[in-house]
Amino acid sequence: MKLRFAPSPTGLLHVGNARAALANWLLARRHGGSFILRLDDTDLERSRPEFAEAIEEDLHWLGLDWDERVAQSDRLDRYAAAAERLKAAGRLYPCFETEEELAYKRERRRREGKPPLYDREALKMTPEQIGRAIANGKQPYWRFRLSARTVGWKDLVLGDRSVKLTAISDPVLVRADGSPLYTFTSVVDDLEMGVTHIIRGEDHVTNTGIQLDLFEALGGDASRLTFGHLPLLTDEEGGALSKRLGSVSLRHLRKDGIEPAALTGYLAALGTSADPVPGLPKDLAPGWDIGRVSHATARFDMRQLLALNRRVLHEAPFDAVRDRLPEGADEAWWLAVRGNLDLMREARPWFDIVRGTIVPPVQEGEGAFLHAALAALPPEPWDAATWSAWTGALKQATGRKGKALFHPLRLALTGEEQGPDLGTLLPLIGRERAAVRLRLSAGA
Ligand SMILES: Nc1ncnc2c1ncn2[C@@H]1O[C@H](COP(=O)(O)OP(=O)(O)OP(=O)(O)O)[C@@H](O)[C@H]1O
Repeated sequence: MKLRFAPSPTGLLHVGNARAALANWLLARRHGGSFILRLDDTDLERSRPEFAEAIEEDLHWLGLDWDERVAQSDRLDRYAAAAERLKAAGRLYPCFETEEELAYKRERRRREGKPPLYDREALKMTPEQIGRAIANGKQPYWRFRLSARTVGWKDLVLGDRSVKLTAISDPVLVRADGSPLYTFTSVVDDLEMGVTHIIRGEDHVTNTGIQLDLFEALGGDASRLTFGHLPLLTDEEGGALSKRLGSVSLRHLRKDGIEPAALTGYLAALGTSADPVPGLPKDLAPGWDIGRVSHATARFDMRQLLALNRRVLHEAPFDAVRDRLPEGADEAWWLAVRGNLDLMREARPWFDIVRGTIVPPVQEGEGAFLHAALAALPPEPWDAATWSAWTGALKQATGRKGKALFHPLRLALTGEEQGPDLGTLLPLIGRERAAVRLRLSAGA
């Protein structure tokens, strides 16, 4: 079993691309197959090495690895050789019509009530006419002559699917400058590399019909291929995603503090009836079943992703996050604050609250209470019981309870309205800091 993810390095990966990459990887790893990263970089104008680099980095961040990395720009000789084979078999034919001529023909067909298909006029050219056109300085581009049939396959996601090839224009496989197009390069690679399963977005369904025909024209056994087309993921407003438009990119999510296990857990459950649970790809692979992905378009839901992100942080052991914590952070601090974080970047302020210096707000009207609290602060050493002992004594002494008792203390000690359990936090803050803050917040 061999799978591949084949992005074009024309922008930053978005969540839709990530879903396709993850699905291929999960299927490969679940069945002990191999996974190829193939950079579809034959569009020289739009492909950029820095995007290729960013794609690899983002995939690694997601927790995906690959057994082989291929750049199509390194394989141009293979495509040229395959094109020659198709020409010899009469399946690739030269065309000379300009864009304007084609547009004019399409328009005429439309007016005649016919579908705007390419009329295969170029197929009628004699070798002499072709020779003359070339001698006159025209460079041909090359179309693939599709078979007159309907091709079908059993799609892992969409079920029985078919494409009527007679309803499609013969696709251009090679441009006039000799550069091969995606439809073509993709098939040559899948054939030569022995790819067995192709999991990609639903935007490729028509391509699949064409490519099955092409696969066979190149001598491949199309029955060896299994396809799965994932419904396209849209943005929160239901709009299409595109690398070129910079839609919800992995880079941005990462910068905003989304954890990879939240994103992969979210994407793996998307479109299935399963509740999403956080998980890195390696942990998700054993239970992932592409047959459970529904046919319906899926919408990216940031709130659901954030909820998973919280779960990842709340459950993260110290060792898993220690390199990303502020210098000097220890396990006791992490265990005290992790349950309060939505995003990792919120950890820093809690480090300053526990280990650094903060200036809490002055609480008008609470001066006497905070002074009483200061006076009642027990001597160190402090432990998990200190908070309840201290607030119990304060309750007795002042008659306060509930919010009136706890809120001014929290605000004085942390400068925040809400936060982690103070029973855990207080011994970490320590008596010296606590005393300074109570005094400052009392306004004296
Ligand atoms: N919105 C989407 N939802 C799910 N899969 C998608 C989506 N968009 C693209 N893909 C899949 O991602 C893979 C990489 O495709 P590709 O590099 O063409 O991405 P793209 O976002 O469509 O690119 P571009 O915007 O540059 O045309 C393909 O398998 C494609 O089907």
